[in-house]
This record gives sequence, structure tokens and C-alpha cells, in this order.
Amino acid sequence: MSLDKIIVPLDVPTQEEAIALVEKLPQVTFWKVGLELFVSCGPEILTFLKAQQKRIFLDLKFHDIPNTVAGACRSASRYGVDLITVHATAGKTALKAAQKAAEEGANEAGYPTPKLIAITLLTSLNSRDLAFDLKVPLELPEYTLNMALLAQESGLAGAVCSPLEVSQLRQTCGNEFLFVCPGVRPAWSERGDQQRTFTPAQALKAGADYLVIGRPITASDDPTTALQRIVEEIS
Ligand SMILES: O=c1ccn([C@@H]2O[C@H](COP(=O)(O)O)[C@@H](O)[C@H]2O)c(=O)[nH]1
Repeated sequence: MSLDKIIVPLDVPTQEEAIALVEKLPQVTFWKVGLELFVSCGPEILTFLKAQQKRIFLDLKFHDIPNTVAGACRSASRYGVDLITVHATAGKTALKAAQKAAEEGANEAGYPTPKLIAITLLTSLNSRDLAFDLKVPLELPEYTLNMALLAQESGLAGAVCSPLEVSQLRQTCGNEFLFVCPGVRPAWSERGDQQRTFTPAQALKAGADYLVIGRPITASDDPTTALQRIVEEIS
């Protein structure tokens, strides 16, 4: 049960390393394919994961004009993936077009429509980055709430947010809206480039549907034990 809440990113440079990781952690049912792996080996990795009956989070964070985002979502939906990311800042027209195209692509290929989830604000950014570098004149919680609401109003299934904000976003967006949280760090692991973090137990308590946990597991000398330790902490 707890294991079903964990999505592990395949943030490795080659297909061989990705397959080795999937084989090393057979208990993981939900894998994330991101930019590094997809740029390196393309959709073949999705075919491999489907053949292993794994669920797939395709995290390519589409961000472009509506026609281009829609085309990418249509193509991605033909692979039978379960989750797809789009940046909320692509705007309402792009998000609506993406949702429609995902439904069409999945339908053409005979798959259920994947859940489109919008990036609210990358978990590697903090309040200072938002105010001084991105020059956004809003407090961070208000900004992420606006982005989640934009996704919801555009017909998307959910959003990606930091576990620090999920409780507040959940209160406004309701229980049907899906919240996927990266920026999850067990107390014993390095934070790395993640700025807005909670432990796995805190993130679930705050209302996350899924936790994306990468390096604490995949960069560990013993990924099996690291995963087991996380599962025990949240069980
Ligand atoms: O805001 C975001 C959106 C996506 N990610 C992705 O999640 C994983 C996190 O990996 P860790 O090793 O646990 O830091 C990674 O693939 C990111 O691309 C995110 O971190 N934040």
C-alpha cells in the first residue's frame, strides 16, 4: 500500500542503466521517465516499462505554444502512459488544448486518457528565487495556488507541487484533484538541489497522493534498503 504511493524517477543517462534499476527494484510499480532518459533513449523505455506492467509518469514538463503542447500530449498519450506533466505557465489555452489532445491520442491508441498534471512551481526554487530572479510579485503559496487553480479550471486532473504547499492547495482544489509531490527527503538523506522539502511521512500527512523520491533511493549504495527504510517510515 505505502509502496504504491511512491514514484521512483529513472534519472539515469542510458537505457541499460534504467533497465538495471527497474530490475533491481522489482517491488516498484510506478516509474518516472524524465528529460535525461527520454532525450537519451526515446520512447523505447516506455515500451519496456509497459511490457513489465509498470505504471509510467512521463515527466517531460511540456511548455510551449498551445499547438505544440497539444501535439506533444497527443503523441505522449499514444504510449499508454499514466501521468504527463505540462507547465501551468504555458497558460489556459495551452492547458485546455493539451487535455483535449491527450484524450484524442489515448483514444486513437486504445488506452485510457492519461492524467495531465501541471507544474505549479519547481521544487528547486524558493521564495527568494520567485521574488528576485523571476520577479513574481506574489508570495510563493499564493503563486502556487494560482497555478493549481489555473490547471483545475483548464480541466487538468492535478498538479505537481512541493509537499510544503500541498495541504493548502488540497483545501482549495478538493479531494478529487491529484497532487504529486517531488521535493521529498527522508531525514537521513541529502537535500541536493531541492529547496522546498518534507519527509515522506510529512508529505503524505499533508495530503500528497504520490511522492516522487529519486536520489535518496537511486543514488544510495543500497537502493533496496533505502526504499525499504522509506516504506517502513510511512507505513
Ligand atoms: O517541481 C518539480 C518537478 C519535477 N521534479 C522531478 O522529480 C524528481 C525528483 O528527484 P529527486 O532525486 O528526488 O530530487 C526529478 O526527476 C525531477 O525532475 C522535481 O524535482 N520538482
